[in-house]
Amino acid sequence: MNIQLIRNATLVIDYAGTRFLIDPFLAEKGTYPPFAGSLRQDQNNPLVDLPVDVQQLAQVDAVIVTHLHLDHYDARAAEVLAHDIPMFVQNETDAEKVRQDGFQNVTVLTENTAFEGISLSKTAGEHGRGDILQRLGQVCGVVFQHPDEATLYVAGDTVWYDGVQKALDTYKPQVIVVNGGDNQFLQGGSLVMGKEDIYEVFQAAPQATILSVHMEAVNHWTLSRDELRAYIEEKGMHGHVLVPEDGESYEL
Ligand SMILES: O=c1ccn([C@@H]2O[C@H](COP(=O)(O)O)[C@@H](O)[C@H]2O)c(=O)[nH]1
Repeated sequence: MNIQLIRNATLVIDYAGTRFLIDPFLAEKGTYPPFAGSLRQDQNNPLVDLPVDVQQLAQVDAVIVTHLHLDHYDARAAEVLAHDIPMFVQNETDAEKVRQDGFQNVTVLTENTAFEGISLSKTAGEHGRGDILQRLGQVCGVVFQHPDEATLYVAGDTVWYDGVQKALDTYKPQVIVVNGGDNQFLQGGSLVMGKEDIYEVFQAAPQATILSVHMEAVNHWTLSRDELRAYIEEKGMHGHVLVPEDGESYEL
């Protein structure tokens, strides 16, 4: 497989001969106001440019949208992507919304979805802890499986909790993508994984290669790539946890 971080949680994944675009957040740098009630109220989102031409990102076989927060699916994505492209979403509510944007080939992921011979299994996620969970809403992850490939788990916008442990126990992925920017509002704690969550993933799946994405691209991030890299050294995770720059890709 080849995994390219585009920006934020947007990935291009070549898996068993099929090219997937994950969580398309395709606006130009600075298009949207900052998320209210969080750091960097002087900086518009996205904080950085796409590292590739947006038209190139439309050249995929399928799109997976883990949830409909703006920084995972935006108006620019709805404009740029072909409306007949196969699109996978977490539930019927999200399916209805993307259909209203014009997408005609929308499938709700289950634990047994198949596409081009690839098994796609929806996994659970928790977009924060405690009271804030209600506000942030439902999210999912997805596990990719194929006889010719290592198993890949894209965890989505989730913190470490027993649902992630369950996904690791069930699917035993060799490659794991976590959203690791420790995004937060001023109150309510982590919305996605921070460095301690990533350490939990590493301890639960010590043989896996873990990629941390969703970093430094939206105003409410609190964990920088440099801080995570230092923590990786400190905790002996070197070589196990990768921290890609935007545009960087890995053959795994
Ligand atoms: O009250 C709310 C509820 C949701 N949001 C959205 O939260 C996400 C946070 O970003 P993540 O990448 O999911 O961590 C963001 O897209 C907002 O649209 C909010 O801001 N306020």
